[in-house]
Amino acid sequence: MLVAEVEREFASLKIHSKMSSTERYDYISWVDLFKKQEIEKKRKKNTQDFVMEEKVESNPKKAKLYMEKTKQRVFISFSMKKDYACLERINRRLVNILDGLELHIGIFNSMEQKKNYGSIHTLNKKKDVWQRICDNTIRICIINIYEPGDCIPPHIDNYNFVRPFSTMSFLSECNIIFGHKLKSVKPGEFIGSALIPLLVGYVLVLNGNRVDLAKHCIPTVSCKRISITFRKMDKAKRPHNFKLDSDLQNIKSSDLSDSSESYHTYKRKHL
Ligand SMILES: O=C(O)CCC(=O)C(=O)O
Ligand SMILES: [Fe+2]
Repeated sequence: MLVAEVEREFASLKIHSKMSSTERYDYISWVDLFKKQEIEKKRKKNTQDFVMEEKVESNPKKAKLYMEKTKQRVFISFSMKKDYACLERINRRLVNILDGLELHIGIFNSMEQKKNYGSIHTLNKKKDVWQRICDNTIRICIINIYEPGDCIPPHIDNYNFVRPFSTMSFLSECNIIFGHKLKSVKPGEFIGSALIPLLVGYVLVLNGNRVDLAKHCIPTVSCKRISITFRKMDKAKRPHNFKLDSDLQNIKSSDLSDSSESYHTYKRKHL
């Protein structure tokens, strides 16, 4: 039944391809989908499907498991894309510079996208989902606040950060451009081999060796945008006498994700 539901979602997604990308995102959020499923279930009150689901859900433990499995299936079925390919010749070899890249969508529902960006506590509530994505890589959290006109020039993230790392997009959409060689055409405008739109609520996971071969950049944004990047620092590369930030000492450990050791925020402007 669930597979059919997902297929139906896909089908309607095609019909809705004229929607703006943000609307399309809202449409496929799994959180919204669950709400829809609940309504649907109530509507089908007398059907066999409903009776079967009721039986499962009347046992709280099984209900939780069922919900988890549902989430996982919905999540895997249409909330992740990872077969990116963009070939570039590097040192005479053809290399897929996007190998290992994953794009996760539908983690935040429309309300959460609008209201809750930037709160580590909110993200904690999503622990079950985003820990799967970030694979416990959350040690350092960087919040980039882009004002209109801001950009991030081509770079490879510092090698002291363990791969994979991930970045979440909030407030407005933008593009991320990848390429072994990225050309700057004018301030804030770049040409590369691959462009991926980052819509609100998307989580991009950068992984694999290729992330170290290809640079990435965010061209000038036209609207305010916030991205949150989660990374883990290689223990061996921590600065000598590394200590946890003093402002973190007073935060109850239950307020932080269990994998958070250091949490640091800064505002990058006018690069
Ligand atoms: O804003 C983003 O989505 C990416 C930011 C980025 O590449 C970085 O902080 O290194
Ligand atoms: Fe980066």
